[in-house]
Amino acid sequence: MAEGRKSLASDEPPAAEHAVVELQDVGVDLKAAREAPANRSSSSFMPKPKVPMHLAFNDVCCYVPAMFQIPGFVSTVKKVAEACASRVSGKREVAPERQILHSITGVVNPGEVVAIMGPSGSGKTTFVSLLAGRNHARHTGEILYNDQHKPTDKAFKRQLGFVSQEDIMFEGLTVFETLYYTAVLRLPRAMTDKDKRERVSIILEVLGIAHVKDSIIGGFRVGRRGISGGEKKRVAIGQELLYNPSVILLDEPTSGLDSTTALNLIHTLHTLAQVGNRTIVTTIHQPSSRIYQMLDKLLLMGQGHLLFYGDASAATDYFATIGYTMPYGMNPADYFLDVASGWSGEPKEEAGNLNATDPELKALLGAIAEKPYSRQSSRQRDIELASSYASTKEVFGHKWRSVKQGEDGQEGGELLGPRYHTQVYVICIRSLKERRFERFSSDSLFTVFFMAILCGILWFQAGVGASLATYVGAGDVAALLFFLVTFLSFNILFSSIFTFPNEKNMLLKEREAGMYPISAFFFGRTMADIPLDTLIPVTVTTIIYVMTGLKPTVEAFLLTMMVVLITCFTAGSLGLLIGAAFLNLKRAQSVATILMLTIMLTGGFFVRDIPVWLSWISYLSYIQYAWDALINIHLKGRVPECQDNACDDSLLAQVKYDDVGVQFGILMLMLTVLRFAVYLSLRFGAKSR
Ligand SMILES: Nc1ncnc2c1ncn2[C@@H]1O[C@H](COP(=O)(O)OP(=O)(O)OP(=O)(O)O)[C@@H](O)[C@H]1O
Repeated sequence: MAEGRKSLASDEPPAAEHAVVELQDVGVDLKAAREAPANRSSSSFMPKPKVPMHLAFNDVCCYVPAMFQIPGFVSTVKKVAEACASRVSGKREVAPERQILHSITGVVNPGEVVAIMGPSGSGKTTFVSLLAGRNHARHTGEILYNDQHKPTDKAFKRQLGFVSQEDIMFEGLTVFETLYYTAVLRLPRAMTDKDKRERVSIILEVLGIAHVKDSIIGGFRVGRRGISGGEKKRVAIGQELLYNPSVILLDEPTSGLDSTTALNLIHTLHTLAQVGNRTIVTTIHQPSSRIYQMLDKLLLMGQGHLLFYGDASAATDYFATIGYTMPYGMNPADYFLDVASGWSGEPKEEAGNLNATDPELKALLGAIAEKPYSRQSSRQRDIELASSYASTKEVFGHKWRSVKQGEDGQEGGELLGPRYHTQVYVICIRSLKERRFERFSSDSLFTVFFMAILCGILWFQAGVGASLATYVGAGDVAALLFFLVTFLSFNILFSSIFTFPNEKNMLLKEREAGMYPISAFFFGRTMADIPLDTLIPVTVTTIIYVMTGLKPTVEAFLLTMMVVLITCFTAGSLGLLIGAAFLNLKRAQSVATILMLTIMLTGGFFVRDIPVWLSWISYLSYIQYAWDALINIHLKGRVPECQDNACDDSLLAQVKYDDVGVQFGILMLMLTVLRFAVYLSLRFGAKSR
């Protein structure tokens, strides 16, 4: 079978397409690569990882809370109360837990592709994310790379390539942009921009996605179809390959792909493992027989139990020896999934939902315990390889330390990430590009310009001097000014609340990979907001200003613009804060609606006599200050003088401050406080899953 596997792998047609030719260094001549002989015609050149990684996991068990923990304030208070009660009573209550992984043990050598297989819910994702240090559930046992590095070690974790099940990418970027920005944020600062671009081009070639490099990723949020699912998966793998990791861990890379695309993908992984001596572990749902033959090792799981771990080619024979003989002609992967699911060939109501008390699983575990897989050949190889890695362990250890601590000036310097200002700049540019579809979509542009024109028609020339001669006319202009700040600021508030919940997964993924500090993300996003939150308000205000005939002086126009912009930035910050604080779109939307209506109602236009005990809320309403400032700019000294308290009831009587500077100052203060609060929410709220 092993022979068969080899020949099949070497005969594969995609080999020519996705072949990987290793080079010792980064500086690779891409042109030469493209002009290589026919059998390497479209082959690409990848640098080889410097340090091969040997992975050993021993007796790994994992536990999760047995009961669903309702997130939110009430359950947090309940938890704190219970903790206090148990502290007072001296009895430590342990929350009930469910064990989802049971003693998983094995070794993976460089150059091997290990497939984790098992029915749905058997623990594949949990296990692979533990190997990647991305799962924070309580677990016991040991996971070690090169006998010394734990995946939970922050600095080491960043060296592990991890491709999650869901494709976490910016939908509005092109394939090239996606890879290029990752390259700039992740590759050493010592590499030139040309080298980084070249590496992206190499990866595009290696993964066979060069032809879609200028297509956008696409998706629901940007309302555009982009590249296919298989191509997305390749981009996700490409993002990890960029920094040339020795270990690549993948969670269901083939799910949703047709069998040929899946085969191509596994073939690429196989080549990457063999040629680059990389260690590759992937979960896989239902591989075809051709894919199965390409796997080096199989780790079969059933309800968190290890059912088999060893050479994939030896699994059929092993199961036959313990009484599970595969029917002739069947795909071994299908058969092993049936065995792990407790499917005996007869329809069974709960097949696939085995638990350790099921007689089928008990019988299978009993048979395995009685006659464990000896792994003669592979165990021998594992031992040999393990000892060879042990002998080089010190070298790797030294290398790693020097990289980490920068002891070795040159190497440490080479591996330092991009400078802080580069991180901020790249995050800013990436955000601008990502949001170009969202903020300037035809739908949102139509909405704001339609409203601007409608507003101009309804209040047409209402601001000219003659219209202000009466209290009614002045009241109309006051209403127009209130509408102007309310409409523009709420428009921005509502689009800003989506920012962080939408980018939460990306932020968590990139933070786990240690690509930048949270402050770089915050400043990059803030800078990106400035042009995006400026262009539409400035245009809309100009249209309304001209159509409604507001005060025709340059000073009044510029002051109006400043008030509108500060108000929009304040509203945008409030939206970002709500989004960052909740990182959950539905909850953020509910909170934003409540806050928006409260701000509007207490803004001074709708309700003039707010109950005393609630009047403090009006001081928090940024609309109030913006409206007061605009009334001061446009109406002060232009409306008839009040005589005998005749205008006590008018809107103008509500203006609190006569000095526009004070209102500006308060708005600036609110903006600064809100921005700082956004930073704190991200800093302490955007924690790992
Ligand atoms: N954080 C968690 N809290 C509660 N239960 C969890 C948690 N993580 C995993 N589980 C449970 O552990 C079991 C294994 O889940 P896991 O996602 O690892 O399975 P899987 O084999 O990857 O499934 P699939 O193939 O459907 O993705 C499931 O029963 C799941 O509900």
